[in-house]
Amino acid sequence: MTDASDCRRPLDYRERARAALPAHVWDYIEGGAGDELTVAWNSAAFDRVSIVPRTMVDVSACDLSCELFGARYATPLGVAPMAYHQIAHPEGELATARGAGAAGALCVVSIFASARLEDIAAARSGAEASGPLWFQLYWLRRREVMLDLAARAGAAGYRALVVTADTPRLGDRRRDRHNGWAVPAGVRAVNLDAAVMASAHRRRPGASALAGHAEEAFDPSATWHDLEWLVARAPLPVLVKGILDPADAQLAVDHGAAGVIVSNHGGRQVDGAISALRALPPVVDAVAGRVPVLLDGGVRRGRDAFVALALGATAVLIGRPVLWALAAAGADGVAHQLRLYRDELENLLALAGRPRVRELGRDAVAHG
Ligand SMILES: Cc1cc2nc3c(=O)[nH]c(=O)nc-3n(C[C@H](O)[C@H](O)[C@H](O)COP(=O)(O)O)c2cc1C
Ligand SMILES: CCCCC(=O)C(=O)O
Repeated sequence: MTDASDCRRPLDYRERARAALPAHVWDYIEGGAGDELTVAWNSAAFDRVSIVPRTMVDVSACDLSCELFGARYATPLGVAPMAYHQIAHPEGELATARGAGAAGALCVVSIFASARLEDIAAARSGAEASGPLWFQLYWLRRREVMLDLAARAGAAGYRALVVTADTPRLGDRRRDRHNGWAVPAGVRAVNLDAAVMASAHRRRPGASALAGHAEEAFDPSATWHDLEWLVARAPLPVLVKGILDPADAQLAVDHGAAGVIVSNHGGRQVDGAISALRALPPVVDAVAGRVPVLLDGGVRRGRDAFVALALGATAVLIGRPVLWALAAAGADGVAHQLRLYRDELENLLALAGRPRVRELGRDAVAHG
């Protein structure tokens, strides 16, 4: 464990986490598909965009709030859905939810969470911890399980569902194959049937047990009609995660999506896929304000969030850096990490003479 105050910027948590975690867990979290080209491109894309500051603007108060589905969210920052937080810290998602809540940030809970979704909601609604929770689904062959989880999430106070569209099968995670990665026996996706999850724990040399599990459990035949099916039965708005092509954004909205998340799964699916940031503006244009557009992938500084918001994202999600902070310092680390992002974003809004997140536009950035 680490003293969170030693970390001055989000990236500082990276080495703390690496030191705290077994190598095969680190590789699962940090790795991507293939040669990890897209992992690198996701964050590099932000470095190619400049900020254009305005001057002589009253920045005595900055407003970081954004609006999603008729509600005001305190910050445009959130935690991306990630499986099995207990591999990073024994308190797992309960700690993540408490930390995100303390920072006023949205938390998207994975279908493979290692805590019951109801318990995560309860951890979140403690005295200090509040703020929105969303729940993420994969396209399972057993559709009735998706509906059951959607109903449970609605009953537990989650505010939206996210259905991940970029995983008809798992990307080729070479580090996991090399390590013969399997989910450790003590860490369970407790919202799903233990019998269904058994294959995720079955170690085989030279293979990823998760890839085998995905092949067994995920439905590779899902299309836009299935989205209509889900939207018609879900008690909550449904966002589609994993959109990179503007035509797909259009189709998602046409088939009932309440929002889209521009994402290449943190470079873990298609190696060489377009970076999330580069994909964002055409998607924003195609959606034309009909639904919110979010982004994840490579957001490593408050500045990166500023750039994505300026290019049309309503909010941004943060993946690996949250798990780094969780591994290094539990709930306090997650809260601190999200505050580092928030404070950097707030400072930049003031310095760049653009005090309101909701008014950030493309004029705030330049390419190159
Ligand atoms: C360890 C790990 C587990 C993940 N599990 C899921 C998941 O269960 N569902 C999902 O939709 N995306 C999952 N993702 C993808 C993230 O939601 C997100 O798209 C990605 O991590 C964002 O990129 P970043 O890590 O560069 O911030 C996972 C990513 C990581 C690193
Ligand atoms: C079987 C899916 C595992 C979680 C995931 O999406 C990931 O590792 O990227």
